[in-house]
Amino acid sequence: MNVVKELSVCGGRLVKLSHNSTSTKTCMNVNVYLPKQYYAQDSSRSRPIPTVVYLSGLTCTPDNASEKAFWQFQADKYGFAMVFPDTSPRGDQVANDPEDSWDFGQGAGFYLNATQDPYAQHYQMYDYVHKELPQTLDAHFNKNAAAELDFLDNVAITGHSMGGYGAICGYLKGYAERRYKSCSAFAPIVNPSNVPWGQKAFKGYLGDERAQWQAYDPCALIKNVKRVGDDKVLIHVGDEDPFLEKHLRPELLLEAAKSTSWENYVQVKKVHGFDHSYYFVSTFVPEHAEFHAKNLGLI
Ligand SMILES: N[C@@H](CCC(=O)N[C@@H](CS)C(=O)NCC(=O)O)C(=O)O
Repeated sequence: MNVVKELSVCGGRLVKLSHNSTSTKTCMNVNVYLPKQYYAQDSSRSRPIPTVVYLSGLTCTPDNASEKAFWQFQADKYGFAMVFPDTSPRGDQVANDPEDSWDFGQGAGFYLNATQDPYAQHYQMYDYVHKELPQTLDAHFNKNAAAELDFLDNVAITGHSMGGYGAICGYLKGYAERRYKSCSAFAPIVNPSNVPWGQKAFKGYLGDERAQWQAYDPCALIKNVKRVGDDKVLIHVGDEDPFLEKHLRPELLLEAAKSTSWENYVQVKKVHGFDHSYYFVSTFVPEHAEFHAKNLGLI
């Protein structure tokens, strides 16, 4: 991994990294925020610092949320690190949307492993985000015998829009092995198989056969994953979000959860007057941070 830049933010540091990914076969950018606790030389710390992974939405790079979501204040408050991955592979060699739109191709990888040409070669974002990146960050930051940052075990996941979808999908797919301790989402696409953004992506990356889509659709996954303990999924969405009715449709996840172990454990908070932007995301980041801090054992 190469450190491209390091900046002071709040009480900690934002580290901008790049590395050659074996999953996407491209150079990937990722931002990591190390909270003030990381620099405190606190010998009383009994466990490594946990991580919250934030998956961004369509058109984003790691910088959008790093600059506009204000997670850093919350990371310092509770003592977790943040990981902001990119939304797709990038570069001249990476196939893009034939329609040249912003909802597919570069900036719109949908956090899945593509099976269709010409996308399969580089669009392997599921493996990248959930498997390769945590291992790579662990190897980079935890060179010493005692790991100080936990990228592998005590980890939460969240995201916005396409990234909210990616977070719920990764949480449910990894649920049996407790891959993530906690999951939340801001304005997520919950049922990609049945909305235009998702259908375009799934068709392009996974092909026409709808049976293949089920493996990545939260509304299908939730029916086959048995919830344990107090686990809940926290979702916020604005009632003035222009994508609400056509692409997000959070009520479909509530319907899918009915009569399963998740019924009443998926909480959708529809908030009045908010749109889809980072004004909305940043307003509810503190509530999501507290939710994850509890589930990560920080409070
Ligand atoms: N036309 C908009 C639509 C895409 C959009 O709203 N993307 C959301 C995620 S789905 C976003 O986070 N945009 C970047 C930003 O607000 O910084 C754009 O190009 O940004």
